[in-house]
Amino acid sequence: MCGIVGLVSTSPVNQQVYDALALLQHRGQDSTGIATAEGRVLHMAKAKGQVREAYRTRDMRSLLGTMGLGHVRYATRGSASSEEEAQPFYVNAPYGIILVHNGNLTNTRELTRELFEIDRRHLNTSSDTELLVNVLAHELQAQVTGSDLDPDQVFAAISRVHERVEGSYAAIALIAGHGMLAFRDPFGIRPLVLGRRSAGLTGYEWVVASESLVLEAGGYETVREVAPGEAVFITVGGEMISRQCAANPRLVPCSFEYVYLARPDSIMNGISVYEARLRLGDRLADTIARYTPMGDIDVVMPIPDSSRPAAMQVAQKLGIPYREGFYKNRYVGRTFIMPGQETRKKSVKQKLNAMSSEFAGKNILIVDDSIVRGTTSREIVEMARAAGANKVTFTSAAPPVRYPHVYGINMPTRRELIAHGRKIPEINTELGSDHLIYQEVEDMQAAIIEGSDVTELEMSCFTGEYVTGTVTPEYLRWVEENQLS
Ligand SMILES: O=P(O)(O)OC[C@H]1O[C@H](OP(=O)(O)OP(=O)(O)O)[C@H](O)[C@@H]1O
Ligand SMILES: NC(=O)CC[C@H](N)C(=O)O
Ligand SMILES: [Mg+2]
Repeated sequence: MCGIVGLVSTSPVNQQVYDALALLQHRGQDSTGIATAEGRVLHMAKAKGQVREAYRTRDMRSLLGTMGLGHVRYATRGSASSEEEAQPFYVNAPYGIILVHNGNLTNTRELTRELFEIDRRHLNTSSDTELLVNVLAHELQAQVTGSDLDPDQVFAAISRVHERVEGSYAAIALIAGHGMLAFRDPFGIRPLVLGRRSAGLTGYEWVVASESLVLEAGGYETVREVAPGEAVFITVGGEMISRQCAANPRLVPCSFEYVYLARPDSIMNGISVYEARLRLGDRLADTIARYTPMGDIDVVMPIPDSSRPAAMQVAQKLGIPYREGFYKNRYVGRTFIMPGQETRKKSVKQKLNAMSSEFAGKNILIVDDSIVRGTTSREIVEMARAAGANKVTFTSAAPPVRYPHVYGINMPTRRELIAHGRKIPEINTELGSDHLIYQEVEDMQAAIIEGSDVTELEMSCFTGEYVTGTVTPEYLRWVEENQLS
């Protein structure tokens, strides 16, 4: 996952894009980039690291214009440390297009071949986003006839993008001198929400972003989600035109957004992330009650930050005291989205510390939102024991992650996943806990979609069922052999 934002405004957008990216930081910490359009001129600044350290005053001063976009990257293809692969990606024809992307393409081998052999396009990195912007540019070039750009031509190009590209993509592009284009893959796997605020007599200022909290913070009203397969084109003058461009759109949003990725104060596809996490806690409590004699547990504890709402609900429903026994160092970022296992492992220790007073002689029920590689949970069990815990029951508000995630979350190899090919008692032994309880898949799905219009969720990392056709066993093997560097 990455965080993306795009703005069409009536005043300079540089600071607004920066502020939005700071709010989306939890979606990617590898690198960041901002681009703006000042008439036909495009400006761009990108750098490694987090938003607050990446930009200098001179970068911000150079980002002129009233239309802009931004990106925070959590790499899933190519290299996490490459500055060339930081987004946005730029192509100079037609018009000058600059694009940001959240997601992961699954037919990159075919696209690379086609772009090189048929479309005669140069690719300079191994980023899938570079493929996406080149397919878009090629298809737009095939539509345009003069210097004017008709929205019909843009929508026809997006229809072709949907035909050629497989995988997940929520994307925003600036087309120099013309407008901003936002589009989402035909399954709407990754999120994208549209908002606006009044610009007085001149109409509206527009925003598209990965998460609704960006809209709220900027004083925008939510118009709606960009629909799966839909493209939204906003002209430089602030006119919004949209069209469904996919043959068979079907909303299947990523379940992992609700489990871990998104901020709890966002509303995604009409579902409050916070409330979904509370419901995950409710259902988990029912499962725990089925397996554990309640007299056995003294306290319920979250692993900060993401599991807090679920843990609170588990405690309340089971009628057991809720305690925060792990103190979190607020200056360490999210561990799971850091690149490299060594860094992740070291960061868990730097991030969390167990307070002995909360553990000594007690039977602890620990709640995490998910167990993926087991990096966090292994360390946590060890810390709890070292702090004097008597019995450690470990619980996860998500089911076992047994299969690779190929739609924008970096968990591409089976052998990395602690639950792959292991039964729950074996995972329990691996973690060193006394007892291990997971959410059931059906309960996770029901907890997330309850009360919403969403009927399906992308849950491949829990079920091994992939919505896009290209994810074959051969593809998964190839991904394992060609991991992110
Ligand atoms: O099994 P693992 O591979 O360790 O991954 C799962 C853990 O990683 C995430 O925490 P993270 O520290 O990234 O972020 P958080 O502060 O939002 O919980 C998640 O909340 C789990 O705690
Ligand atoms: N997590 C993402 O959305 C990553 C976007 C893109 N695949 C990249 O690696 O840069
Ligand atoms: Mg966590």
